[in-house]
Amino acid sequence: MAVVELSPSYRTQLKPSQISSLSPRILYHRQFSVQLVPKAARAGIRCSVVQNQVEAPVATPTKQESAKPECYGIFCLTYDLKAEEETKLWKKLITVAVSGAAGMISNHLLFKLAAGEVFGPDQPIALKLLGSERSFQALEGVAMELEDSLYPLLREVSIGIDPYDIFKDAEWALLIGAKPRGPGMERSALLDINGQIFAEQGNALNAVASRNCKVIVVGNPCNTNALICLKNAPNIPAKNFHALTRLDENRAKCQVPDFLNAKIDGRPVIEVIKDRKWLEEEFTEKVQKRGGELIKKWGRSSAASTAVSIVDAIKSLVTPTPEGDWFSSGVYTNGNPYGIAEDLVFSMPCRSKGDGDYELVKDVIFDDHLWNRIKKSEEELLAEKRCVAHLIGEQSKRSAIKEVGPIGTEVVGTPIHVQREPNELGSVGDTHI
Ligand SMILES: NC(=O)c1ccc[n+]([C@@H]2O[C@H](COP(=O)([O-])OP(=O)(O)OC[C@H]3O[C@@H](n4cnc5c(N)ncnc54)[C@H](O)[C@@H]3O)[C@@H](O)[C@H]2O)c1
Ligand SMILES: O=C(O)C[C@H](O)C(=O)O
Repeated sequence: MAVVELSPSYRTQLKPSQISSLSPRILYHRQFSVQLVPKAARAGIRCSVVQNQVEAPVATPTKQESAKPECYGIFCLTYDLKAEEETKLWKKLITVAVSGAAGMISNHLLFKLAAGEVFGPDQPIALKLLGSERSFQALEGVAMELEDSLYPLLREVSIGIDPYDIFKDAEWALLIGAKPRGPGMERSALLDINGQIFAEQGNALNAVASRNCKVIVVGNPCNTNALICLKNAPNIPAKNFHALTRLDENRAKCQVPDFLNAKIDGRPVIEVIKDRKWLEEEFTEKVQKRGGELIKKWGRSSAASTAVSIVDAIKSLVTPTPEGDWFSSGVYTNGNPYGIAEDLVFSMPCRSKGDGDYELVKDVIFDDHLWNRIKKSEEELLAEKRCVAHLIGEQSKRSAIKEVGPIGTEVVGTPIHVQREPNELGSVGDTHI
């Protein structure tokens, strides 16, 4: 016999159709001969499940229950999986917050997260989904689809529109929720619209997320949004913030990898592909313009391949990087070996031991051509930074000027208010930089 406990508030919403909808999930666990025992702390309503039937619940509400934020639908049922050898080997539950959870990218990503494709087949996961007021119904739809997918590793789902609720204790925060650009727009044009979101969410992470939360900013322009976010979250190490630049690495690899450093059959690419003009001009431009080209075709920005690149970006941090390899991530430039301006979020070659942290790879080679392009990106990001001075300056808790000493002890920098020049941005324009 399997025993599950339902929370009181779930019971009050319980309709016959919902009761029957419990069966598949319960059955699923039974298939694995898992003894379903109520999660100890959630003493609420107890019901017995015999041969696929749910008996009438009996309420035993507790104080503790009423203090807990409610999770979504069937995810109110949480089980201790005691009997199954396989599940005994599962790791401790991790909490992953995703903003923009009702959007296009999330629609691909969430199902990969829940399936164990990102954190592994032994990693149970709690998903906390942040939407906007406008997208709340759609968010409920997403949660329903997650229910219907019967992912065994997906232990909890909560939905909401308040980042202070949703980011609570998050160990990973995937910040996707932001406006995408439309045809003909530059990413930097989104800064006015999206920048504020990342200041608010940085504040919320600072207040309630795990102190070692890893944050991946996807919403564009992702580098500067990540900078805004980290400046507003001084209680979380700046090193934990990433801007998703992995999509461009993947796009480059699907054309040809970094042609100065990569090898084909053990030989440097430039020895194999002699057409230097193609490498320098067409290849780079192809990667650079790929996002815009896709928007023209689809009428919306890339979603599935972005979700894949988020998966890759996380996996690169939670699995050891193979010998001699590296991955790209937009990280905080604090003592970088390449002479890029400090206090930016800039894409860097990184390696990880698989512990969620990374170190910079110091010996990647550049030629003049690449160096000039890197410098252009740096100029663009410096210009973007000036435009968001009001979001990272006086009001921010992490100083733009002094980034030394223990976290939380920095001196707050003098605010700089710079008017945005109409043509200041967009010289290189299109790549995640
Ligand atoms: N870095 C990259 O490689 C990359 C690639 C593709 C897209 N993007 C960017 O990702 C962002 C999202 O793209 P999408 O295609 O999923 O867009 P989308 O419009 O489909 O979804 C965005 C969702 O975010 C929600 N949202 C808006 N403001 C929010 C807030 N403050 N809190 C929580 N949710 C909020 C919206 O309601 C919407 O549901 C865009 O800014 C896009 O430019 C980045
Ligand atoms: O190009 C965009 O605006 C979306 C995304 O950054 C992409 O590169 O596809």
